[in-house]
Amino acid sequence: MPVFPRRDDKNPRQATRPAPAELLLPDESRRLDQAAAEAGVSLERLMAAAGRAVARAAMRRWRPRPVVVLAGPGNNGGDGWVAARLLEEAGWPVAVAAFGMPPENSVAAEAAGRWRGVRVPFSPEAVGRAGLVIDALFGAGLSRDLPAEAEAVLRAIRAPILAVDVPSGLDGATGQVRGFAPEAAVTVALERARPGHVLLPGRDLCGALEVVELGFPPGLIEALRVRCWRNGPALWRLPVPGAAMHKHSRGHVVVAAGATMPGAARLAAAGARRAGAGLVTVAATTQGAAFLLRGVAEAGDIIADPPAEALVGGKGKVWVLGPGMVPDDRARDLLAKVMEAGDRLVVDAGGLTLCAGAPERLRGASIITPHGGEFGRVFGPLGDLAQTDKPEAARQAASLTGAVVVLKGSDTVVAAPDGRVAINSNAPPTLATAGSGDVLSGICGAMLGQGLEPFEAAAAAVWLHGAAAPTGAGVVAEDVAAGIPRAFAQWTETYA
Ligand SMILES: NC(=O)C1=CN([C@@H]2O[C@H](COP(=O)(O)OP(=O)(O)OC[C@H]3O[C@@H](n4cnc5c(N)ncnc54)[C@H](OP(=O)(O)O)[C@@H]3O)[C@@H](O)[C@H]2O)[C@@H](O)CC1
Ligand SMILES: [K+]
Repeated sequence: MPVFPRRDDKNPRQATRPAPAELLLPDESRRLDQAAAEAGVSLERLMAAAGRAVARAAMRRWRPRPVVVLAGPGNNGGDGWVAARLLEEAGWPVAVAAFGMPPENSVAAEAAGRWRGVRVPFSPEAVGRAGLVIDALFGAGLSRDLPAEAEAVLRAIRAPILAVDVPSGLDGATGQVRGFAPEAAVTVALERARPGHVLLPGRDLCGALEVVELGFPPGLIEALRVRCWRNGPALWRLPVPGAAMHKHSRGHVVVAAGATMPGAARLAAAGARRAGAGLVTVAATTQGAAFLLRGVAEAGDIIADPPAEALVGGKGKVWVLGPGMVPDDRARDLLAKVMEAGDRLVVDAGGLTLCAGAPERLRGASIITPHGGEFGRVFGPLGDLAQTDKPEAARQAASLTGAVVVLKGSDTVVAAPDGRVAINSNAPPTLATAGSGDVLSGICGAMLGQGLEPFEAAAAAVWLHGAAAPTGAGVVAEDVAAGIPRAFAQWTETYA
């Protein structure tokens, strides 16, 4: 059995272990407001807290300067009216440009009613001379594209932007832009971040993200039973070798590979070994492949000549099927046999090609690791959905196949068949290099082999992969594999 670091509440270093970073969907946010109201915490109080947090963020980051607050017709605008008043009370020159007024008797209307300062027409000229613009037009739950008039004003801004909740136009659920959204210097997220703050292109538009607590009563967030998180060490624990362990207790990863791209198999094997697999076998699926695989193997890899089928079954076995694998009949048979035997299985690259347009063939896999193109080829229409709502597409694919889906990209989404989703954000751009995905599938195999359940294995692997990648020029996939021990060390030092 793997040994996990023991949680010791008396150990002060444990204090650095973060709480799971829930990402709230607009609907959950609405339920939260309702629950708060039922618990006696009024929207007025929450809005006051939100406006105060925005004003404080401005004062912390900038010296007093002419501020224009763009206030929309809803509660996002309400936060803006509150922030305007507090900044003015602090001596800042503030003007408000309102895009429509909140409905009469609403909490936002009350906030607007307390504004006694300068008002300017909502126009591109209004923002021309601002030293800071507070964007309080629309929040994360925007229901349709940004109106053209709002777009024209946002496009005219030359000053830094402090966005309330989200840069207006950004869809908080998906990270997509509805028509247009400006690029903020700072975004103040309320109580919890949203998926759209972490998914691309949203993440790139938010600037520095500040998540501020508004004072919701304890227990309300937990009661929402949120199913989406920012990927990080709060969601899983990495296996670390204990003194009593030997190689056979750390999983046996078999990478099935063909002759055309032996380097891919080698990288998957390196990822698996560096991530702690006790034993790695690279099994050739075609005649002659073993010869080539030997040529690229590292000293610790075991090379098996065909038939790879002979390795199917057995305790602790995990297959990585795909990197460097030729998607021929033989590979198809192997996939079916592995499934039948009930071995744990990571499917990538050539393995996914075998399932193009036939996602049902993946039923029985533990983890699949498609990039956007492979995802579209396997899941057809879900590929289009992935363009606009990556978490939802991955979630549906997971439910269809019963496998954990790792939908790769700079904002890799990990989705489980039970609806859990982790959105990753630690991947440096250097990971966009040939072979980097092969290393990831190997790490996934190693995590499964060491006893993590598939969702945790996949999320931990994706994080480790990101943490292992060096930054700067000249990085190749081999460097990512070589960086895995350093990523483990970073995790152990900070979170174990
Ligand atoms: N829970 C929290 O964390 C707290 C959240 N708080 C704040 O509440 C904000 C969410 O408030 P919200 O629901 O009122 O949404 P928001 O975006 O301000 O306005 C919606 C209005 O805009 C309108 N509208 C929409 N699209 C449009 C378009 N294209 N063109 C024109 N109009 C459009 C829409 O019209 P409708 O679609 O109904 O016709 C509706 O009238 C959130 O961002 C945060 O800042 C805090 O105050 C307290 C605690
Ligand atoms: K906004």
